[in-house]
Amino acid sequence: MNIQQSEKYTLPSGEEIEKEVLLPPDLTVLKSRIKEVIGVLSDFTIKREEGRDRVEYLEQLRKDLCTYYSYNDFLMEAFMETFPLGELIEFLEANETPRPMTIRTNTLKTRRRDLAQALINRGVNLDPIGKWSKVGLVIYNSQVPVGATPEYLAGHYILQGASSFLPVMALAPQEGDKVLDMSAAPGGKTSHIAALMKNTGMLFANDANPDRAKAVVGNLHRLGVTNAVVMTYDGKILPKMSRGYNRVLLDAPCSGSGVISKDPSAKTSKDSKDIARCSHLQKELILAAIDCADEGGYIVYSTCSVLVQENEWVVDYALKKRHVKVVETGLDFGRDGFPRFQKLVFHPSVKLCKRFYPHTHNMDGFFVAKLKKISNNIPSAAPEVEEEVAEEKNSDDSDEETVKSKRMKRKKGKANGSLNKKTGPKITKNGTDAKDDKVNGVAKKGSAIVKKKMGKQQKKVLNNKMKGPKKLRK
Ligand SMILES: C[S@@+](CC[C@H](N)C(=O)[O-])C[C@H]1O[C@@H](n2cnc3c(N)ncnc32)[C@H](O)[C@@H]1O
Repeated sequence: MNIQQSEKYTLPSGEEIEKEVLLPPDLTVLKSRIKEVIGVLSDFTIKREEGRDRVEYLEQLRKDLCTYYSYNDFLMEAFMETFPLGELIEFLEANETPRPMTIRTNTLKTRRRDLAQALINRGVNLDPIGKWSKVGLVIYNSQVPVGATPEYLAGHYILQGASSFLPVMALAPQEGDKVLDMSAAPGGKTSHIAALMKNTGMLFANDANPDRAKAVVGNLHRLGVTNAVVMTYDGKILPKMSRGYNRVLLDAPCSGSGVISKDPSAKTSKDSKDIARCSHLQKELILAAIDCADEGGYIVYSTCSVLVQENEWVVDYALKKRHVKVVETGLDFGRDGFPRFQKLVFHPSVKLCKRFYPHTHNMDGFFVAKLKKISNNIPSAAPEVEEEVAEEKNSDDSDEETVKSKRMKRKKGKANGSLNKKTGPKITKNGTDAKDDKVNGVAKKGSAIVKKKMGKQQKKVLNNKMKGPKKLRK
């Protein structure tokens, strides 16, 4: 045993790898090499081969994991950055098996006990989903198709992944509330919200995709929801149409990196540009969601992605752009959000966000953040706010690395006396601010830096910001 533990592992030579590439992958060889390399990386000084560095082992591991589990390099690297190596394998393995089938009782029409009994009578083998939900049931097996029973057709339940319960539980809608579900299709969470509101108040279910919105209408009819209006607007323009919501749910469009067992195409179809595009849209939508909420209202932001760029980073961005704070989700399980990720440091309160994983919670990978809106005032921001958004928008022709490196350069620039950047997360090596050219964190209107750095549109935005929100100006 002692001899084995201290044995050094020899990485395959370039020649061996070249030969291997020509042959169909030998999964047994790959699996054992993955295990060996993780073993070396976990005790590197003792087990590494003389003259080899960590990067070489990591590179070999990434290649082997990509081949073994059929991922592209980008997504595998993103997961390797997100999870410690031991946990990474558990996550990848969990992505290979489907999550249990779960249903949510529609309390507008029945009680869980009655529903369970009716389904048991039809030959469905089920159990309550867990202590954390009073309405969920897990289906082990069934003699009848669960999506076509008379109870299903009568709207007594909806097929819904366990993780989809969580954002609505965090939102905690109350009877009589005015609630917005900003991206609602096909309406699983909308109908849950309606049930918690007991069909009172006003529920606005929006989705930018009119075809998908049809499914919302169908589901709401079947489930007997009568307090909802279905709309098909781009979420970004909603604040211009109606505000003052007590609660807003933004179950954002995302990369789906948490639901790979359901849609394995994400393993190879996503690249850095897709993630940058998602992150950009999510940032725009989260600001719109906050703007729609009333002062003192709540906003829940959720994704079925495990990537920081679509989660903590988006929340951190919202904290800098609007007067909101992160509050407890009220969910008593799940992992804490990441206040730090690689070189990035987010607002410490992002720790209150919750992460859910297939390998630890046996549900789809999910992220839930709950924000409380403090005031309608929009914090003044440095012109680089717009610059960053523009950068990410233009990331079609520059990959994420370029965006990151631009950000790093700006941070370095900061140390040389350029503008203080208010939007991106802090990067651990901090520079000093050019305070002389700023008023309340905003560069003085006529300052040379502003003139040099801003385009026409940015100047207009800044001028308006300096004047205050339109309403106040009037
Ligand atoms: C994760 S799905 C929502 C799932 C839904 N909340 C549920 O529980 O059934 C994201 C939705 O966002 C919609 N979407 C994408 N871009 C949007 C935008 N700009 N405004 C509003 N909805 C958008 C998509 O059509 C998609 O239906």
